[in-house]
Amino acid sequence: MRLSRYFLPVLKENPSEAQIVSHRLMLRAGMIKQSAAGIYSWLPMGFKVLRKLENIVHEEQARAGHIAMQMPILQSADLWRESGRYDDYGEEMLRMQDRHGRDMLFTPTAEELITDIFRSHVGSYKDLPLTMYQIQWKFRDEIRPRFGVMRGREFYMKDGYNFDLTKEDALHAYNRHLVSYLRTYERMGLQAIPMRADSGPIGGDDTHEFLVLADTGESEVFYDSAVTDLTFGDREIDYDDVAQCQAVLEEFTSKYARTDETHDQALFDAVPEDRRRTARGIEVGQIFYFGTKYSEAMGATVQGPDGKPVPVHMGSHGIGVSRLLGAIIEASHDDKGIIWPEGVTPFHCGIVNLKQGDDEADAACSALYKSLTALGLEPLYDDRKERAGGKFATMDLIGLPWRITVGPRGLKNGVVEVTCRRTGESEELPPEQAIEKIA
Ligand SMILES: Nc1ncnc2c1ncn2[C@@H]1O[C@H](COS(=O)(=O)NC(=O)[C@@H](N)CS)[C@@H](O)[C@H]1O
Repeated sequence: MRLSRYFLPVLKENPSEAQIVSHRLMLRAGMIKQSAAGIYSWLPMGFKVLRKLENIVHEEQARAGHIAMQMPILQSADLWRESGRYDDYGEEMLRMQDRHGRDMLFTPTAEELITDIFRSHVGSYKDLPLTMYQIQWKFRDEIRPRFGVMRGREFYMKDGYNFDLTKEDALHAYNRHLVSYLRTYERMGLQAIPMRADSGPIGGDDTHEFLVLADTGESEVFYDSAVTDLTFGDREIDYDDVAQCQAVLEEFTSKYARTDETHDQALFDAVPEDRRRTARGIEVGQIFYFGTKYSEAMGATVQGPDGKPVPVHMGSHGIGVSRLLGAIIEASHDDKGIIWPEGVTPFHCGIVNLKQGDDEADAACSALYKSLTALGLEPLYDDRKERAGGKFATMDLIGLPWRITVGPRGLKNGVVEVTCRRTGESEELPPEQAIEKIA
């Protein structure tokens, strides 16, 4: 992409309304623009990152054997009356009436709707196990939306729902989600620690939240520092193997790690003192097992092996896709701006032309742009007639992992300058080697 033809409204100043660094940087880097409290327009570069995150979520859900689909953002109140949550859900639910006076709502989550779809079409235990998920906009009328996309009112969530014949099968689905979440977050350059949590309005008695440790996190957490040594990495796993997935659950949740809602000081005291930590965390996902709470309320049964109707065992599992942009920036930035992990960066490399209009420099930049594009390494070419300092500051702010600087002097020596955003180290290399270095 050429910057002269893009839409990247970077801000020079720190917006006063931003209290945390990710909110400040997303506004300054021209990624989002608030349209109302807790509601944002996703400008081109923010939208590009959002789609990269969404693609990673889709890939890891597919790997786990979960099926993508999509439900509407507006729902009828009828299903929520059936489950009894229409009144329980309280002020966070945005309610409205259509022109015929029918009660509607802007979906905050979708257990009822997916259960209705299931009960309309699935009648036999032979059709189980079944996990379907969507990535869809949600609305929760937060009383105090804040911290940009971190706590919005309209936000993008992956919500998945499993349907199983027995509790054991549903707990295996729970473990499949835990594994897929560990992989998902690591691919985004994040360490998200599974912690025992409270089930809140979703319900159920088994639930873990996934938290990214960050001083600006809203959750207070207590954990054994040994959990921060755990990584899933690129180990192979058979998602259908119950024992393998159970082993991952035990490996990642046997050490003490809890949010303040479920914290148990007596258990925490059993952790060796030098390993006890309290911190703050950003909740980037949550998985739930809630048994037959919705299937009994809504008559979602299947014919069991003995021919008798059985209410299915369910769970729901969410990832805060839009919140993740904030969490990644909180975990990866410096005083000059964002530092995108390579797996989620909007563009792989910036090209800075020190003398736009100089034939040799322009030609070298265009050749670099072509070669990088041919390799699938999306470059953002700053071809504006701007001072070098301004171009460097923009590249540092928007946080691309690599920058290639092209100028007449370097070209006389047959070299360009390659700079790594994370380390700040620069090296002069011939253009071909520069491309090899960043590929
Ligand atoms: N106001 C919000 N703004 C941004 N992200 C949010 C907000 N509320 C929740 N999330 C994200 O959405 C994830 C899932 O939300 S949840 O309430 O925990 N779970 C559910 O709604 C389940 N129905 C999952 S299918 C959270 O872990 C969090 O990362």
